[in-house]
This record gives sequence, structure tokens and C-alpha cells, in this order.
Amino acid sequence: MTTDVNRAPSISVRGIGKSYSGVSVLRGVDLDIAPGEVHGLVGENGAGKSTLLKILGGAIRADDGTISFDGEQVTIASPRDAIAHGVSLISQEGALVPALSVLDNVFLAQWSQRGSWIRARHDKRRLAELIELTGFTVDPAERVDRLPIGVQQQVEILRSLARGARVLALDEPTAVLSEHEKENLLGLIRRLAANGTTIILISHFLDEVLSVADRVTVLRDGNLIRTGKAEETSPRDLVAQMVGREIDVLYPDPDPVPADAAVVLSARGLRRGLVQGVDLEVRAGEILGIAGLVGSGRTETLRLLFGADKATEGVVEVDGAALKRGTPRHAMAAGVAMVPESRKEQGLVMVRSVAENVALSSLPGRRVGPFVRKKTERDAVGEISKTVDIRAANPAAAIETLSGGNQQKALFAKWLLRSPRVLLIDEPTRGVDVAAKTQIHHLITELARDGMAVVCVSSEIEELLALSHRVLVLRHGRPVGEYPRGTTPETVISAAFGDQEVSP
Ligand SMILES: Nc1ncnc2c1ncn2[C@@H]1O[C@H](COP(=O)(O)OP(=O)(O)OP(=O)(O)O)[C@@H](O)[C@H]1O
Repeated sequence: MTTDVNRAPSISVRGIGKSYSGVSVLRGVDLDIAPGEVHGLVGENGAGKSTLLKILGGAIRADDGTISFDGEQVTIASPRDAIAHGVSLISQEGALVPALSVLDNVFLAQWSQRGSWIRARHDKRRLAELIELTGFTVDPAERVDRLPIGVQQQVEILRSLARGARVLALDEPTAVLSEHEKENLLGLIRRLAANGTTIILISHFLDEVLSVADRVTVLRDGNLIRTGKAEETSPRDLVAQMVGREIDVLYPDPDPVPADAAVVLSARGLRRGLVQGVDLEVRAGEILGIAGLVGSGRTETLRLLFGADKATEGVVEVDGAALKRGTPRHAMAAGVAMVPESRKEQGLVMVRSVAENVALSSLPGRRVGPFVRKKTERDAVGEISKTVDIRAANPAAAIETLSGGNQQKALFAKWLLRSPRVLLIDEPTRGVDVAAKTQIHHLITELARDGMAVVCVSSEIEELLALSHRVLVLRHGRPVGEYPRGTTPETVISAAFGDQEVSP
């Protein structure tokens, strides 16, 4: 072997193919990546991006094709093989041991190699160095299951670096990050690449990919459409290549809220944990956005509104009647639905089918809305799946076999089937491709037009300002301002930061 083990290899992928149950999801993919290159990978939900990365990371095996490093063909049959070649995959699913500390997770795989006390001292020092290098703020002693998703991802990156990764494959790493954290991560990617690490980056944020990548590859329906230099490519070009035609990805404007629209949802003095006294009102036909930094109490506020957590103080009212018991069952009976942040932990049963998951929330006694009226359940599930454009091999396919973005759409469909009066949505378009994102925005504006009251939390300030009639900004669990449509993102971001300095 002539490969210098410390240097990132050039990667050559030839004729990679993969099928599931006879359905081809990657076809004859040829790709060359230079050492130290940042290579962007884009495409619609289900295009095959994660599949390609999982093949390089040894999580799955290709049916056809070869992979070579520095001209030598290699076999990557398992994650262990990939790590031995210096390839580290950070997947959408995450791969940490929940009950262990950050330190233990970072060095777990290397435990057998050294005596325990030497290990402890060496590992602590090494982790401190890596934390400094990356600029992450992670407590080495904290259990990883107590950390927000964005920080868990940082732990995975630290683990990859501790293993000496020469190729870092990142599957939608910024989907779970706030604007500020995104900038940090993109800065780190640039620094790592400048030091010779090869980075493969999947993202639905096309501006972001173009800003950090040297070259970008577009996949569509399992085919490689084009690899081009980032500096010669625009987001519009990428969308056209991803979708196969020119499309408009402008956000729709919501209709004005009728002057006489009644208040459907109101909350006064909500408190629990991070939430330190939130008041809000949403009228029929209104979309209220909630913005704030990670830890500002955005998600926690939605959970209190839904009764997923019980408020220690305060009241929530729907149509003027208090939700006394503060449980999800009670909220649902009053017509409140919630699309949660984490599709895995809170929303979907991964081993059950798309149809079962979508139908799961339609318990006896649900309200009969436009999607269900005069239809059998199966037809209704089929129709709603079409409306949000869930791309699955068939409705009987298990949710875990869907691409990440399509899982998100299934989660959305599940709650729409109930035709709620109040829709609470946390990060509605996380992991969703640009075209599908516009569809979801249209859908939310249509639901508001039909009189639904919508509360939407999103880390994407621009999305929030485009979608909402008003944006409420939370800081340290309290509302610190309310902004109408047309406000600049910078204004909202500085309100979210408060007296802290706003990063440019
Ligand atoms: N284990 C599996 N069994 C069956 N089909 C699968 C399995 N894993 C993935 N697929 C299918 O392969 C196709 C490609 O999925 P992949 O996850 O690679 O898409 P993606 O481009 O990463 O999408 P996203 O942007 O939504 O993450 C999808 O149609 C998906 O349903």
C-alpha cells in the first residue's frame, strides 16, 4: 500500500448501484473527489444522497461498482473498514451511546488499546485540544442523551476527529443547527479542509453548500446528473438540475387575517423549566412564528401549549375554554395538533408503514375535515400523502426505509388527517428539499386560509418571516418582542441575542 495514512486520499467511485427489493435507488454513479476538497451533494428527498454516503461509510454495501482511494481499489464492507481507511460518516440518525458521557463516546472505540488510567489522562487532554480546535462548547462529563441534537452532532464530529478521520462525510449536519451554530460549523469545515481533510457535505441549503464547497454534485432519482464547480453554479441552476425543470421556489404570502377573526388559541403566564412566563394569542387564519436561540424555550413553549409537558403555572385556552388538565389527549380533543421536532423520538413509529403512521393519530372521535370527509380511511391517507408528496416505494413500506425528508412529510401528513383547529409545528421543513419546502409552505398558508390557527417554531429566521403574519421572539424563556412580516432577519436575530453581540 502506497497511501500516506495521514493524508486525505483522492476518492474514485465507479458504477455504484444499489437496489432495495428490486427498486433501484442508485444507478451507475461515477464520482471523483480530490484530497482536501469540500464536495457538496444535493438532490431532492429520496434522490439517493444518504445511500451514497452510507456506502462510503460502510453502513450499507453497494450491489455494483468499485471504490478506490489514491488509485487503489478498497473494500468497505462495514463501518470498521471505513474507519480503518480514515472515512468517518456522520449520519442523520446519529450514532452515540446515549447513557455514556461525551468523553466516553469520543474514545469508546479506542478503549481496548491502552491501559485505563493512561487512557483517562490522555483522552481528557486530547478531547480538550479537539474542543479548542473546533470551537465547540461541550462539557466532556455530560451524558450525551441530556444534550440537544445539535450538540450531540458536535460530539460525533469530535469522535471522528479523535479517530483521525481523513474523509468526513456529513449528512445534513446543519439541519439541526441554529444560524449561529451553522456559521461555526461551516467555519470548521473550511478549516479542516484547509488542513487537508476531505469533506463530503449533504445539505438542502443550497446557498450554504455553494458558499463552502469547491464542487457540487447533483443526484436525481439515483442518477448523477452533474458535478460542477461551486463558483460557476447558482442555487437556481442546482434546483433546476435537482428537479429536472425550472421551478419557482418563492415562498407564498399568507392571506391577511380577517379583521373580525376570533382568537382561537391563547396562553397566559405559561411557566415550566426554561419557559419563564409566555403570553400569546393566535386568531383563526393567523400564522404566528416563534423565534429564539437554542435554549430560549421555543420548543418547550409549544410542548406546554400541547400539554406534552404540564405547565407549573399559567393557562392555555382554545376558543375561550381553558385546557384544564393540560394533557395532549385533552388538547387533541379541543382540536389542537402538534408536529414535533424529532420525528424519531416523538412522532413516528419507525417500523410501521407510512399508511399506519399517517392513520395513527386519527383516533375515534376525531374531527372530520376536508381530507377525510366522504372517504374511507385508506383513501384519505392516500390523498393526504399525495398532497404533501410523500415519496415511498408504496404505502406499506416501513417508515424507516423512507429518506429523511419523506419521513418529515409523513409526520406532517399524520397530523393533518385530524383537520385540527390549532396546528403547532416545530421545525416544519427540517431535512426537506427546496421544492418540497415550498409545498409545505403553500400547505400551511392554505390551512390558515381555511381558518386554522398556526404556531410555528423554526431556526430558519427567513422561513419564519416569510411564512408568519407575526414573529414572537423569545429570550431566556420570555417574549422580548413581536415583529410583523417585512421585518429584516437581522432585526429578529439581534432581538434573539439581546444584549449579547450579534455575530455578523
Ligand atoms: N432500507 C431501505 N429499504 C428500502 N428502501 C430504502 C431503504 N433505505 C433507503 N431506501 C430508499 O432509497 C431511496 C433513497 O434514499 P436516501 O435516503 O438515499 O435519499 P436522500 O437523497 O438522502 O433523501 P433525503 O434528502 O430525504 O435525506 C429512497 O426512495 C428511500 O425510500
